[in-house]
Amino acid sequence: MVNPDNNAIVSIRGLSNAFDGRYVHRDLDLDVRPGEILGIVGGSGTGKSVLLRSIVGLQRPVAGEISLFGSDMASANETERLQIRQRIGVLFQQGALFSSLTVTENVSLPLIEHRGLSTRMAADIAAVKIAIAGLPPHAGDLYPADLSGGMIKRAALARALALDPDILFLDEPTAGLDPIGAAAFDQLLLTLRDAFGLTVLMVTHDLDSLHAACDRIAVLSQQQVLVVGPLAEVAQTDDSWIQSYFAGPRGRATAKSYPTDDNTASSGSHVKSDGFGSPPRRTND
Ligand SMILES: Nc1ncnc2c1ncn2[C@@H]1O[C@H](COP(=O)(O)OP(=O)(O)OP(=O)(O)O)[C@@H](O)[C@H]1O
Repeated sequence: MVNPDNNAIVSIRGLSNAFDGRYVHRDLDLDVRPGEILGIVGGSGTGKSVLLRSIVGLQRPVAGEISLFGSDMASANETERLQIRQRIGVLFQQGALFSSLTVTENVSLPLIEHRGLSTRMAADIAAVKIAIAGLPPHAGDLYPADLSGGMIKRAALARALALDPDILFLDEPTAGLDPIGAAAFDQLLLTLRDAFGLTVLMVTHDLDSLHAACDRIAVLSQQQVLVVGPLAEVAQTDDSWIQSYFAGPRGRATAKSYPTDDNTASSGSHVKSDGFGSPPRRTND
């Protein structure tokens, strides 16, 4: 039985995932607190996406317990699982919108399927979600092929928000966006967190996002969460990958861009500002 810690909205204990006997995670623990933006980082292949997939039920672990909103997913019955799934929003890479449907139809779909709304009512609510996601009203009539990369992310976000989730799971939400679009997306996440109390768990390689948006950062390494905490603490962890990530040339350049009390670039030591009025994003990626 999972024992949720600190009212964690997601509580993971002893999680193991393996493919053909090769372990990606072994005995991994992690808690996600309500109202936080938690960033997951780690080297390529450390299992960040597999972790997200396990939490949202797309990957069956070989061991461990995952509790969402205090309910253990493995022992939940189908009705409970459905209720839990409706409280989560997911935005995976590429957006995964239906190409044959307009943005409004894409966002309406979960409202029609899970809330039983008429097409008309669902479209009205979809219009609100599309606006919240920062798209202009006419975007609702467009098809995914007509959208820019940034607009696709926002349309996918609008769909993820359709059912008013309590938590959003995002897999590299700023990947492929230009620096201005990526910074705007970070700000949008902060606004959603602050305005709606949304909790966000996001996998990201984006150092700017870690600085601008994340309350805490979890580093995956050696099949486990090596360290989790505010960026300033994590960046000082005595680990070679963490040091090369946060205190390497890019990590130092990013840290310099963000105002802190003690912005010593060598340690990468930094606690994020309260979000709005973010500093300029680096353009030298
Ligand atoms: N369905 C699968 N079948 C077999 N192996 C898989 C499967 N899904 C993931 N893996 C393996 O699990 C490991 C972790 O994959 P994952 O995609 O979670 O890494 P990641 O940390 O997200 O990497 P990246 O940062 O490069 O996206 C990889 O070695 C990958 O090949």
